Amino acid sequence: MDHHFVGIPELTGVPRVAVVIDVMRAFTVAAWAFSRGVERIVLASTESEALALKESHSGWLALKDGAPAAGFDAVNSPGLLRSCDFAGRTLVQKTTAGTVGALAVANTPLVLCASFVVAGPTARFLQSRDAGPVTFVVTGEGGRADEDMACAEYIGECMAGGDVEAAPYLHRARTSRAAADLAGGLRSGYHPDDVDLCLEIDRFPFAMMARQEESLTVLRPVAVPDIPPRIR
Ligand SMILES: O=C(O)[C@H](CS(=O)(=O)O)OP(=O)(O)O
Ligand SMILES: [Mg+2]
Repeated sequence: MDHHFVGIPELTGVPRVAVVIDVMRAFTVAAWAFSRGVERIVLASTESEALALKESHSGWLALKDGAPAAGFDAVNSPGLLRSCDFAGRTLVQKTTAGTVGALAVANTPLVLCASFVVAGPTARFLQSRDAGPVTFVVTGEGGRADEDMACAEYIGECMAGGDVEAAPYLHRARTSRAAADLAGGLRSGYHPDDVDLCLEIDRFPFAMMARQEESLTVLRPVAVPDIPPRIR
């Protein structure tokens, strides 16, 4: 299938189907947030917008990447998030790459946000919709982040059907610059398990869809239908 792989700066027009990839760490964190009970994630374009949204909605939480900061309830780390109880909460998320990429394609009719922890379900969801060629938004390093490119290529291969070996794709992600920076303590808001948690293939059974709800871009988990064996 003739998928497109583009960085955020290369986006032009409105794709038909977009899958926004951020392995380290925004969309690994988003999946963990849903697993910890978050009902929906509102994607914010700036930290001040994230705080304003939180402050104007009772019970909402805010998360940003980088170091912990006043007003924010969490940072962009799966290792730090996994013990939180966010049952029923709305979480506003702002990060450097992932949320920026999703907002850049917010007008696309079908937008999924993905990472390795939801890769298989993401591919199956697209198969179930007979989605056709996908625009993969590779959010890291201006479109060159190998952890994001590897995940995008893996999802694309899975969409084609058959058994796809995840190991070579995960190896690329494990040896990426982002993984080295995380493991080397160069990124703030970090837990030592973050790289491993970002490489847990299909840790969660859902895909994540971003939609416009009133004036907000909202990410929610979506169930993945069973795929009939003939198109697996
Ligand atoms: O928190 C992350 O891993 C990054 C920010 S940085 O590259 O560490 O500064 O954000 P993301 O949008 O999840 O790539
Ligand atoms: Mg990233």
